[in-house]
Amino acid sequence: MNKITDVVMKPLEKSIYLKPYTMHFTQNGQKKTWDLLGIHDSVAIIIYNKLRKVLILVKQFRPAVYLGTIDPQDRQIDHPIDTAKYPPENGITIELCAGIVDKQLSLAEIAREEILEECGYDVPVGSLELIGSYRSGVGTSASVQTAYYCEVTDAMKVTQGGGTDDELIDVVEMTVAEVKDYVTQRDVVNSPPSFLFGIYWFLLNKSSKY
Ligand SMILES: Nc1nc(=O)c2ncn([C@@H]3O[C@H](COP(=O)(O)OP(=O)(O)O[C@H]4O[C@H](CO)[C@@H](O)[C@H](O)[C@H]4O)[C@@H](O)[C@H]3O)c2[nH]1
Ligand SMILES: [Mg+2]
Repeated sequence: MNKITDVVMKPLEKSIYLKPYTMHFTQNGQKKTWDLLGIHDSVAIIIYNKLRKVLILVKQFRPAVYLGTIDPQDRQIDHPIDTAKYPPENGITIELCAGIVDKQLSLAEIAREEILEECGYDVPVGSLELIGSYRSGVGTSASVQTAYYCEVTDAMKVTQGGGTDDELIDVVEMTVAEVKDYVTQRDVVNSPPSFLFGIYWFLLNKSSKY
């Protein structure tokens, strides 16, 4: 997919993607603090190719997932990460097509763009079915994700997908049986809860119809 080398952790200096804060508040008269991150809201799309009966998913290297595979004592600042001990492939996830809300467009328009950029399908915005919105994290980050469902056909496939600019995304197709096996495996599922939510939503609401 892509070869990851020369990994080293540095302190966060300035970011347009995350804003770290400490919230100070008083709860029942007791002063408290909570450390947290402000992050962008996002959209995620369950894409189903109804012609070939496959879910259209994305695979990519996620630095945060990779960090999670590394023992805390081996994550020290400025100490190179031993990629022989910690294979970077363990940071590769399978996810729903998704993207951050960083443009002045409707959520459905942003979802339409992500489907095109990441998966290569050009879909009419009206074909997106709104599923709902939920908190994407509650402990350390504050953002809302809105999920959509979208059916596609091969006629809508206009590019290979793969993301924009520096993104390196592989499009993967899974049958309903394959995705069922994947989400029920005993090993850690290398996917976020939003993916599990979307797949179970699909299995509950859509898969019996095909
Ligand atoms: N975070 C970050 N740090 C950088 O240094 C950094 N440097 C560049 N970028 C750019 O940010 C964009 C992020 O890509 P997307 O818009 O496709 O959003 P996703 O990463 O897919 O995230 C969504 O989907 C996930 C799965 O459901 C959810 O967990 C997230 O909450 C949800 O937002 C890309 O253009 C990437 O090049 C960074 N992004
Ligand atoms: Mg994305």
